[in-house]
Amino acid sequence: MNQQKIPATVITGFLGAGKTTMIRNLLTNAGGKKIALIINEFGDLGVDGDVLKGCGAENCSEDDIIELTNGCICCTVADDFIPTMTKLLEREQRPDHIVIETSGLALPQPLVAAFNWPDIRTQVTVDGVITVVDSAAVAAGRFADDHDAVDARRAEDESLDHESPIEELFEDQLTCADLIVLNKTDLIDVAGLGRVKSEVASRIARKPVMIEARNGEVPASVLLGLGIGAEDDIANRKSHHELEHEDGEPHDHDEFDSFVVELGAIADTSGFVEKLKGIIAEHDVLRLKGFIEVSGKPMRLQLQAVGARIDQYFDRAWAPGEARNTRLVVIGLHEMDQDAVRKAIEALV
Ligand SMILES: Nc1nc2c(ncn2[C@@H]2O[C@H](COP(=O)(O)OP(=O)(O)OP(=O)(O)O)[C@@H](O)[C@H]2O)c(=O)[nH]1
Repeated sequence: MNQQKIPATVITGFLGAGKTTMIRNLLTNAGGKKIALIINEFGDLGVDGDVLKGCGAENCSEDDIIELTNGCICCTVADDFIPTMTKLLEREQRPDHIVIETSGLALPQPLVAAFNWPDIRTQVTVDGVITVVDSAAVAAGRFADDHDAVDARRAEDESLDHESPIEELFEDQLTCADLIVLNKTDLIDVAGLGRVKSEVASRIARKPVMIEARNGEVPASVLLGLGIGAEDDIANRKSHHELEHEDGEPHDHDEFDSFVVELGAIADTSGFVEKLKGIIAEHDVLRLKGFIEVSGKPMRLQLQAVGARIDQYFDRAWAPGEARNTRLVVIGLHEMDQDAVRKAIEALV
């Protein structure tokens, strides 16, 4: 019976780790496997969906890419994820494999637990949870918090019942993994990679396989077909939240915020990007991504910032009739001064 279940792979990892990049690669080397993709993003701008639909893989058409946009997948399991899966399973042509990209802020645990819902459990199994890690960010200490500062914040505000949200989320995503992909190894040296491996291993009790990757290039045969059945193993992968609130108090994402900035066309993109770097550093922006309308260019410029690193490339021509503008989603901790960031970005144009 189990063999007839459709395998589903959950791909998680912190903001900007390289999940979408890895899935893009996967779609191009998955052979004849028909893949359905469920993607979820934090923030009101479907950048990942746009990027993945643009890759034109034959085994995964636009219809097979489903975006869940009503919030973070771990908090909307019942309202969003379950009905989506049910509909997907009712399709006449069922996929051979389902791939789910969680938002960079999602806890994978509630999602894996959802595979035990009666209607889902009989038809689908979690082939494996894959956690993508930004090795360069780990090497730079972005997930290792200043514990004194965290303790000081907790002393000021007793309602802070746990450690820093970033560090905790990073550990929760690792705790749930069956396979850890240490991505972005091009940005660090061998010694740095050694330190990243020990740092990651020190954060988890389970010992999933770790592999290295650049630009998310991992063969489909490594990512798909792990055959774990992770829904039967949720007791061994509990998140900090589950351990602290066994009474079922709902988890939320109050610690993080996102907003969209809309601008007109930009003439000097290199000047814009340089100044954006300054704003990101000054306000500790965690992630910024979107599309830029460059004055006089028929192509759209995709912009991807992860911490201080910014990538940009023309990804496609603006479609006829498509509204051309610059739209960027900004994600940071709740205490980020949204108004100041918005005004600073708007002042660049
Ligand atoms: N140098 C380098 N850049 C990478 C690598 N993998 C991904 N990137 C870049 O990192 C940025 C973020 O990659 P995404 O694939 O969008 O990351 P993500 O995890 O899907 O991001 P969110 O969905 O926002 O959480 C993009 O600019 C990628 O081109 C890598 O191995 N090396």
